[in-house]
Amino acid sequence: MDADGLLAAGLLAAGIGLGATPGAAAEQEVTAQQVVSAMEKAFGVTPGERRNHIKGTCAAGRFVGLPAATAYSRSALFSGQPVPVVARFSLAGGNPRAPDTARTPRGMALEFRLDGGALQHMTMINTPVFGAAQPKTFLDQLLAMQPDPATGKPDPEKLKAFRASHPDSLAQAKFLEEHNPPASFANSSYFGLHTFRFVDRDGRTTPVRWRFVPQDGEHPLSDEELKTLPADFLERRLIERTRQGPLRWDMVLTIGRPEDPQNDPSRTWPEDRQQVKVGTLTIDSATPQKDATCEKINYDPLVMADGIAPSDDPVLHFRSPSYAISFAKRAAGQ
Ligand code: HEM
Repeated sequence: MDADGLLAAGLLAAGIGLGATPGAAAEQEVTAQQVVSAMEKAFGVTPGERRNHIKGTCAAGRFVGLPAATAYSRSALFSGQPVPVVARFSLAGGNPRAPDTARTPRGMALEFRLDGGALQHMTMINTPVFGAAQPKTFLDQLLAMQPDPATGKPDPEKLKAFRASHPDSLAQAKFLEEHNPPASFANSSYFGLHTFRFVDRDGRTTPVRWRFVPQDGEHPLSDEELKTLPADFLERRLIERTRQGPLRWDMVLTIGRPEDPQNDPSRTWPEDRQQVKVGTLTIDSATPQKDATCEKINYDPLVMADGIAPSDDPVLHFRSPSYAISFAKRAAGQ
């Protein structure tokens, strides 16, 4: 791909979120309203639908935790009993006609329904790093993506300037450029990206990051498939796969050390950190989102049950009001 292509791919990654480079720019106030408005200008508005990750498929299943998790968290998620899960798989961005071959992130959002009515959310994407350390970078990316009135397309010069001035956007853009998108939602890992705090029975906390690793294995689209596949195939493939039998992902924790960045999802942790398998997600069925249970869920990542707490990551905290605005608009049919 040429330089402009790389930039465009990176821009599309803005379907997901971002912040600003550390330093003076990071101090600038950014509101969730500004970011949702910028999404609407970049992608258009489809009344009643999500402003981001608009294309999606509902799914249902269960999660069973392993005893290894209880050393870190007292969450009922890890009781060892099956916990019902309402899932949604998605394509980043707010354009309902975006092709499933796009070099953008794929999402997996999980709502765990714990005994007694408590909820735990995990709203993840399939890149191991996020495209922003601060909300300002996310906003600036969306602004750089606005279609130029003269051409109806984003201005490559603006995109270039965005990349040059926001180094925290580069690692995710590089990942999306170097890895073809998955052949199926079933053939991808999904990453929580932010640092969370696991809280044990004695109130001790451990910084962790989590990811879900597919038992079906990771399989990217070939270069040939990228050119020839139709715009819509992810939903059909997921539904067909669940009809053949249950689909599973292992939930794997990375245990952080005090020196690891805990408030910056644009930076990975060193590869030698301890990894612990803490449970298995099983998906039994999938269905188009229209009128299905996941359609009306706001997968706000700050919905957490006792035993799991947020870090101070500014991007994580910025997500909550942004999702609320998008949710309120679509719930009102706007
Ligand atoms: C500044 C950062 C971010 C902003 C402003 C943002 C904004 C949004 C908005 C407005 C929605 C639509 C919500 C709705 O209508 O229900 C959304 C959906 C989504 N976002 Fe983010 N996001 C950010 C970061 C992230 C990150 C870091 C991840 C992954 C770790 C992520 C994953 C997702 C997923 C998977 C969905 C679809 C959820 C569903 O299926 O309903 N986002 N985002």
